[in-house]
Amino acid sequence: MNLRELFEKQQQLDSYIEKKRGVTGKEVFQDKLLAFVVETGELANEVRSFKFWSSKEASASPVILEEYVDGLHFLLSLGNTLEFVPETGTVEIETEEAPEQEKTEAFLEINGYVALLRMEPSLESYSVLFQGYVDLAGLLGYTWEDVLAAYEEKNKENYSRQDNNY
Ligand SMILES: O=c1ccn([C@H]2C[C@H](O)[C@@H](COP(=O)(O)OP(=O)(O)OP(=O)(O)O)O2)c(=O)[nH]1
Repeated sequence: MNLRELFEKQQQLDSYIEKKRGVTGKEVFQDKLLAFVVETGELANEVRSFKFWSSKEASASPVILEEYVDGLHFLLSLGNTLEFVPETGTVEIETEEAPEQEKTEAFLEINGYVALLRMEPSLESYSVLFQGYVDLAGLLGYTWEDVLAAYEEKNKENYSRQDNNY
């Protein structure tokens, strides 16, 4: 699946949810921005890179990846509302698990990009945030193929959750 197909797959899910919930993408832009912040926080909580006070290890890899793709759903969704069209169809990331401190810095950087996007919802701000989040996958030790596989699985589950009146 290339990037355009990924944005398209998200659009299909969002349209399904919007129809069912009687909302438009523009109306829920702020909600999705906060949802992305919350998911990124949940992700950081599973990664535990900032928990200098604790000896408890990071959560299992599939748990972390599921949190990552929850955030990705909202991020793609925000991009579609802004009518973002990726320049290239491919994603290239360097997959090498980073030291804890670097992971923490990446989370903080993403937080900063979110604040910029909120102040100025431009395609440029979005593009910087999107790239930051893509790079985070590599720092966490995932390949883009890992991300796509987990995304597809959660995307399917999101349809059944809506159908089950979740
Ligand atoms: O317009 C939307 C709304 C939601 N989602 C997806 C994103 C994410 O994959 C999931 C919501 O996250 P999660 O499964 O963590 O939902 P929750 O309501 O926070 O779950 P829980 O109450 O179980 O923590 O729904 C979309 O793709 N588009």
